[in-house]
Amino acid sequence: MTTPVTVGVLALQGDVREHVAALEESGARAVPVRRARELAAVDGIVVPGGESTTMDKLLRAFELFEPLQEAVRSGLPAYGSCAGMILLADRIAGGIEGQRTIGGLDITVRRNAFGRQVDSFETDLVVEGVPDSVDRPVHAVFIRAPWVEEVGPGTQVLARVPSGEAAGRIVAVRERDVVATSFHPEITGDLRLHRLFVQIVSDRG
Ligand SMILES: NC(=O)CC[C@H](N)C(=O)O
Repeated sequence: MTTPVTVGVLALQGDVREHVAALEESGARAVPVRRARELAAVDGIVVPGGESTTMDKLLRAFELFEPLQEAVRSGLPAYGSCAGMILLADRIAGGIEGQRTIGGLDITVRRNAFGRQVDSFETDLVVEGVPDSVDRPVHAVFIRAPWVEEVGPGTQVLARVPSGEAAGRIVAVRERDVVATSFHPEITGDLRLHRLFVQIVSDRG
């Protein structure tokens, strides 16, 4: 048997436990990351959903901002959901004054793009890289979610909202080994996106 990869979940704020559980079920060893030395020991990192402005502040307070930025720049595979997508974006629209991002994806992300909390919604998506998602779509839950307003030439669009007011909006992207989704697969029990990320991490090994 091959040794499972170790995937860290940034554990400063947000839905950490759900990601840890989904990663473990996807065959990885999942560990919470709060310190630079813990970050140094993982093969990939998940940045969970939560509140990107709070996570930005906590990253600085825990002296993790630069180490995480450096790690992702150096090629550490990363997956961000919702607030995590915001943190992995190179550019942000609708952020608060002084809000910074780790970056890693050549995209502009718009915070709270779909509207307010009450406007949170669910839809079924075809996601590139999830091979059977045409027949068995990914059920996507959006909670005060961002969307991707602009992608660079090297960024692959994995999913768009299929219909309704936000039809065509980009909600999942990949660039090299960095993946981000506007929605929260960690809370639906559908492991396919976590499996995709664990595969990306394993392939690098
Ligand atoms: N569910 C979420 O992660 C919401 C993200 C939040 N609106 C933010 O800007 O960080």
